[in-house]
Amino acid sequence: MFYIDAKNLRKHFGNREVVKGVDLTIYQNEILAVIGPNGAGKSTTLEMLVGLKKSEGGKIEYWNNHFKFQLGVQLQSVPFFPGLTTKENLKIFGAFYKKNLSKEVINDLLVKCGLMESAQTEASKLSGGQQKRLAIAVALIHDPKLIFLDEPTAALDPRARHEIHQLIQKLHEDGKTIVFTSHDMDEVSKLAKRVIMIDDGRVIAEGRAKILCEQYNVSNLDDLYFKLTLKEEEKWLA
Ligand SMILES: Nc1ncnc2c1ncn2[C@@H]1O[C@H](COP(=O)(O)OP(=O)(O)OP(=O)(O)O)[C@@H](O)[C@H]1O
Repeated sequence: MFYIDAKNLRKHFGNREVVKGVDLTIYQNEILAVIGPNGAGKSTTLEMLVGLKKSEGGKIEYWNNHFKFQLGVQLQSVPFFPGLTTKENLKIFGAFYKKNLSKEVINDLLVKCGLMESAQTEASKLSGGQQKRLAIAVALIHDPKLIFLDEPTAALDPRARHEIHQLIQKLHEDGKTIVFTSHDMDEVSKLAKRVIMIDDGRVIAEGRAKILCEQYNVSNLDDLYFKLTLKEEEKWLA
């Protein structure tokens, strides 16, 4: 059973095509990692899947018509309300979903995302890692079924990263489906049940990490990444 089934996604910025016919299916209850080099088109693809950008072609099918209320999205940059505290930001984002979040629900989110100590800190004064955690907390406010996390652990210290890994695993155990991007292949191996590798706007590999590694005769995802992704100069010749 799928949540999202996308065929032939395409996107140009100016005269540059950055997504070049991507097919991508997200199945219920999986943890899917979307990996690939900087600028490969991963975020643009995810933004098309969640409806923040429009694909110039192809088709996206969702599992139901109310899918937007069941999606949680953490983007790489999140516009918080800078004058408001962490807690107040959660409250106001909750109001966008027409939810008056109780003290208990807010505390639960703060604990889950490791934000208890910075609950009263103004969002503009949070560290980069704390802002990332707040972005994840905001994505979870309405208890979504399908959660998109765009580089959820980038710029986090090892303990914070470990906590986000645990959070992702816990969300998965609670029946959530998670799609995340990452440049950390150890993290991907640890968390993802399935991997989609995008390079230069195209899907170049897809499947379970272990099976992909066997197929390409490499011992780990790092080696697979180096084997399959193009170097900058090769892109210009492609
Ligand atoms: N709004 C925009 N206007 C112009 N170009 C854009 C815009 N958004 C993205 N791009 C370009 O599209 C390409 C793909 O960007 P995208 O953010 O999807 O890559 P990515 O795979 O997520 O990269 P990273 O791993 O660095 O986050 C990049 O070359 C980027 O510069």
